[in-house]
Amino acid sequence: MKLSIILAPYDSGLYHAGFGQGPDAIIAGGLVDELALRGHDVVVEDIGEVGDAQKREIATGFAVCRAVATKVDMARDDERFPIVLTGNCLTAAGAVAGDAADSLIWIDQHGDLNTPETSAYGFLDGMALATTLGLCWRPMTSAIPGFKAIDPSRCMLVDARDLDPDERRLLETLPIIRAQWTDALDNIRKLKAAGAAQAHLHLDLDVHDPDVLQVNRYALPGGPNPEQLRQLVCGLAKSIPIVGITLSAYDPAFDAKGEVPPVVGQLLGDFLAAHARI
Ligand SMILES: NC(=[NH2+])NCCC[C@H](N)C(=O)O
Repeated sequence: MKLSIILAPYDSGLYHAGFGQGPDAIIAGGLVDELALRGHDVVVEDIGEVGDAQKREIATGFAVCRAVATKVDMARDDERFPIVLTGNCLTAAGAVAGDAADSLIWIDQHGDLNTPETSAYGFLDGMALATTLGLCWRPMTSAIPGFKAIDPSRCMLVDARDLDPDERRLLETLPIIRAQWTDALDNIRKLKAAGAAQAHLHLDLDVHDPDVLQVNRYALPGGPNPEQLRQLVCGLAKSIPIVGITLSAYDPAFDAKGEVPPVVGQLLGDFLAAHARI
């Protein structure tokens, strides 16, 4: 399979800091060799330094989205399956614009459903799903090439166990499909009933049970272990056409033993094998 691995190594506007070191650490952990050994033709591209270092989080966060949307669109033109390795979750808004998904599977410890009105810290990643669903930052998303907000009824939120009170309230008003990692596959039919035909898979690596795999500073217990998550994404790949994937929020500073990159290699390798079979 032809693949394009697109690196967006940012953490809230900072290039190669914090979460922004995750993509490089995953590549250094041997991802390209792992996928090449499985017979894939892999190209890797870093979007490079974009945005405005002075205005950092907002300007750069959306500049990253625009750059990623363009790279993903180019990958599709070249018939390459786009894999975006990103620090920030907000990048999913760019990836979805580039791969023209009509639906979204969002697997995450968090809801990422804050808006500028509800966010306690103004942290853009905590608004990443709300942004992708068109609930906020519309002047910014309208400048992302190809961006079309995903209808909330075509979004499945999986395992969001750490929700802020306003996120809970918002969820009550929206037709988002909620699932646990244990019943996400059963809920795919609801996504399809809402008209989902080409899904984007967003995987915030902090969905892992932190007692088994610590991925970043967030550590609310619960969530799948790597093997359970691997089985879930393989099951998803066989259940619905997936047109692109984002993997986010790995901060190597919390992974002294370097356990996350091989987990990601195996997960992606097996996901792609399952994907090729539909
Ligand atoms: N993608 C993430 N890292 N999300 C964490 C969000 C934490 C918190 N709910 C916030 O909005 O600030």
